[in-house]
Amino acid sequence: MSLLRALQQAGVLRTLDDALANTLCRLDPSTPDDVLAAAALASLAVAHGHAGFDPASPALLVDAEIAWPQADAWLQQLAASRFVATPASPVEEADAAPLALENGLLYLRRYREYERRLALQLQRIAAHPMQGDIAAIAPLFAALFPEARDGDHQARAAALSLRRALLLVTGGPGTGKTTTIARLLVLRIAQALQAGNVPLRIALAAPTGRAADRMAESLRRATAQMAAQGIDPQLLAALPAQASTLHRLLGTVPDTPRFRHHADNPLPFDVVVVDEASMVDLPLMCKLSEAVADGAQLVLLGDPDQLPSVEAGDVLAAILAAAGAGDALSADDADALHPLLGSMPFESRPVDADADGLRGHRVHLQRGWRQDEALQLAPLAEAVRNGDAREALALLRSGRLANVHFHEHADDPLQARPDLLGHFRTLASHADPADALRQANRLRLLTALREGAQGARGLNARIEAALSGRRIGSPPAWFPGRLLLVTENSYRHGLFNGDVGICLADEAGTPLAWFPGEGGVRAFHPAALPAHESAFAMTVHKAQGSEFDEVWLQLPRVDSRVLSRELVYTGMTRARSALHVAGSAEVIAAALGRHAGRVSGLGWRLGIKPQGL
Ligand SMILES: Nc1ncnc2c1ncn2[C@@H]1O[C@H](COP(=O)(O)OP(=O)(O)OP(=O)(O)O)[C@@H](O)[C@H]1O
Repeated sequence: MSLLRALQQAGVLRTLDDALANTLCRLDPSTPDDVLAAAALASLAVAHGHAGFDPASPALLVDAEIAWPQADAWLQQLAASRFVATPASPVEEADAAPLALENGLLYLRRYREYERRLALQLQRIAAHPMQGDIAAIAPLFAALFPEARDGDHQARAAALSLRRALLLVTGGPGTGKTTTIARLLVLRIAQALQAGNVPLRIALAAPTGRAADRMAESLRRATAQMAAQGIDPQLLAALPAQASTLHRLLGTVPDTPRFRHHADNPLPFDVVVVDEASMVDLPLMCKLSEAVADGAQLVLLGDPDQLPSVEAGDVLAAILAAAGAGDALSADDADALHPLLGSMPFESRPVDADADGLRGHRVHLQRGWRQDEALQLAPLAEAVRNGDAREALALLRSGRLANVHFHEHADDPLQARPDLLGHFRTLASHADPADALRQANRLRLLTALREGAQGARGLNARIEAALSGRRIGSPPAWFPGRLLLVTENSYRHGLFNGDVGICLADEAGTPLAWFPGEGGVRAFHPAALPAHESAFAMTVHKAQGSEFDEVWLQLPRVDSRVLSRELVYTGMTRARSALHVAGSAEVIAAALGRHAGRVSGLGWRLGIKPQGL
């Protein structure tokens, strides 16, 4: 049986993947079947979050018994096809063919181009030398970071921001990423003031509205702390008070995937800080980096252990792979930052120049600062991150982590936790939609999967039926208290995939859907909303960038290849004050044994220094 036929029979291809193979076959009926199948797989790969398809490891993409071609022969066939461009160098634009083969990966041409452009843009930003008198701000630095000379990684990140136009600040929840950014920005503001420059223009952004709100909230808290510490109010006043979504920052153009800001109309900011960078996919990161003005600074914040973006990319992981563990400091930087950090206060490995990838651009924060909190998550999160199922299960079963609860055999959260329905029911009783949305964030049901008995879709259907009194399967109604999750980007509405709103009647009794907006809530007629579904239960993927006081993390009864340690880690770390984990030991162990890695050529590209930069 032909490979394409086998894939079709196994039911792994989507209509779109099939259509690509069919089109190529129609254009040239002599195209070998293995090339057609690879084209369909390159298309499928993007849908699974990979940048391209790796013919040497097809099982990464397809979980079915398939007789795969021998990799070398397959690659040769692909290279010989008129539909496959083989770019001569990583910086050159690929010829106009639907596919591109490079470094062993088969890409849809468009995704290869996103990768190529992104790598060049990051290198462009990184190559810009930072100016400014470092010694002059040493007193302010010492006030902001009293432990700078004792190996404080936050201090190091802030110091490095005075030297590196591309800066990566990584760390788990509560390691002080936002606190560090607030202080780092104060330093940069002070430096600009001392140099007599015009005030620094700073943009804060995150991939979702919720993440942007959280970022602004944390920044305001950090600003208040600095005010209490006696930091100059003039400097604090120059800090931004708001953060926006990346889409809003770049300026959506209604009904198109294009943005108002791009290379020819760059963002009018000197510093662009992006939180939750692990959620940013390849096309968006490419467009963002192209829009960063020449000489501007780009700071990416993220937790490298979280799930990669839902859409194609795993961009942060690739950038971090090129940056190394975050403990390297170039000799030049160590020298220049000596007035602030003292002499090599870390177990630093010096980097020569930045000949090797992005080493020297990253600082990884390790120390957790949320000690006084009710939820004792850190040891469990660490065991999950390390894939140590035995330790994770021992901790879960021991019951000794404050506010961590294990429901080992519960596979129906609505039965195991009857007050879940009660919580959802009360949402309808709020007169103020903002209150209702706040209340909704107190408790959320998170699932690993979308489908199946423990999946978000089925659980939502049951919750909708229980709350609305309608039968399961009847068309959804916008009953008061229904939580809505937007599932597509609508530039026209200013609503984006992952935004959560609530249905409540207005004063005249008209049912409306309310979503958070800058400085208040925004109302939409429910029938005019972009694609959406209920949000009582949400997949962990969709909950990225959000936090809830209490999380019920429901794992499926049987293992699935979608489960990974990153998924469990991301789900658990959405909880602020209480976490409930429901699932069997077998499923947890299987999940922790798996990585949610993605196929990408970005790390390879970033490791290569292009000519002329
Ligand atoms: N150096 C520090 N000294 C004292 N408290 C700190 C320090 N750094 C952070 N904190 C406190 O730790 C908490 C978490 O900090 P912050 O919000 O900056 O972390 P984060 O890494 O941005 O978290 P998230 O994962 O939620 O984005 C805050 O209450 C903050 O005030």
